[in-house]
Amino acid sequence: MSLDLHIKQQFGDFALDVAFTAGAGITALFGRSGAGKTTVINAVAGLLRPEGGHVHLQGETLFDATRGIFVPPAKRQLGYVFQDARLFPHLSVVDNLTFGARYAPSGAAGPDLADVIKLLGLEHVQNRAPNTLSGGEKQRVALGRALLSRPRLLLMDEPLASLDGPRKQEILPYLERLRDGPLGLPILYVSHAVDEVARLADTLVLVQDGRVRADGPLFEVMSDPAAVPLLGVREAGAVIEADVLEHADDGLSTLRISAGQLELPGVQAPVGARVRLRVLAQDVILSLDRPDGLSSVNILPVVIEAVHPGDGPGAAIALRAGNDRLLARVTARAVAELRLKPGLHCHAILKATTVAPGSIGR
Ligand SMILES: Nc1ncnc2c1ncn2[C@@H]1O[C@H](COP(=O)(O)OP(=O)(O)OP(=O)(O)O)[C@@H](O)[C@H]1O
Repeated sequence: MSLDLHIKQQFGDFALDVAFTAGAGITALFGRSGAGKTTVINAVAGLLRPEGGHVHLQGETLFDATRGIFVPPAKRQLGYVFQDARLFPHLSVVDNLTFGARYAPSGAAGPDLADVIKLLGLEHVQNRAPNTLSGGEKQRVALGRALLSRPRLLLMDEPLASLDGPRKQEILPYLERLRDGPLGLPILYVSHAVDEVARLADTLVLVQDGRVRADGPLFEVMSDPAAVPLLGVREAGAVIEADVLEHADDGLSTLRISAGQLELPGVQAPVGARVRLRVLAQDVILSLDRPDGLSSVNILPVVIEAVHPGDGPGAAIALRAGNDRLLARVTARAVAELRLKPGLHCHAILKATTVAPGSIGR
């Protein structure tokens, strides 16, 4: 594991006690406002010296409360991208980017200026001043500046939170490219947006009231019924991978998942692409028999793995669909009437509109 941390900090009534490990890829730290995410990322960056715990990166101790070790931020070799781009207003895009390179340790491997400009699609803005850039372009420059400092770990604190929907959609593919590209840079990504996390993260750490409530591979955590209250009942839902097979003239695309095929509208990815789909739990309907005469064409054979009653009238049902896991939210009354229990074979009906285009990524 490249990052191993335990952060303890008391702020008045708020007690933070967070521990987790993060490997390659994007580790998302998700939680509602005030959960303690920024405090954790600031402790990793060295912007905060916590009262207790440790931060180990690639075997090096950056912080250890008991041993009195605290490596200052500038010596940690980390990249940091904030919610606002914080570019130098008097420098051009290229000069902002090369500023990052000043902090690159000699001999450290990583992308050069041309690589970063290409990776982030900054060719057409490289000689412009920051105040002429869109919010999305500014964030791409901030990301490029951080990459050119050749960090061992990239810290991103709500990097898309100040952007509107279209700007967000514009920048997400660059983050995916960074995740899937050859750099292999571990990224600690703070967010309170489930759609962003579902699309980007490899590993998910759910934080609530200063504690880790669930963590693990994204596909597992997102399909865990116990995570429903942490993600919010309207936002909870499994993330699965699918291959794009065909785009038909009527606008529907056929995708293959391990349990069968789905027909979905608005799939932008080309035929042959592997994409992530987010299937909201509240949009999955369960039927004991395979239904006929339904307007939905997306019906999958599933097996119930767990029934998780909620505090209210709803229950979360963990389902096995081929090699994937899905999550359904039904009423507690339906659980009783249909006698839903682990091991029961039934059918999951996914409305064709279940998977919004913005939820499809790769
Ligand atoms: N320097 C500080 N002094 C006192 N309290 C603080 C300090 N920094 C953070 N806190 C408190 O600690 C708690 C966690 O804050 P933190 O910023 O880490 O949460 P967050 O999950 O990042 O929230 P947000 O998404 O709103 O940024 C909050 O109650 C906050 O008021």
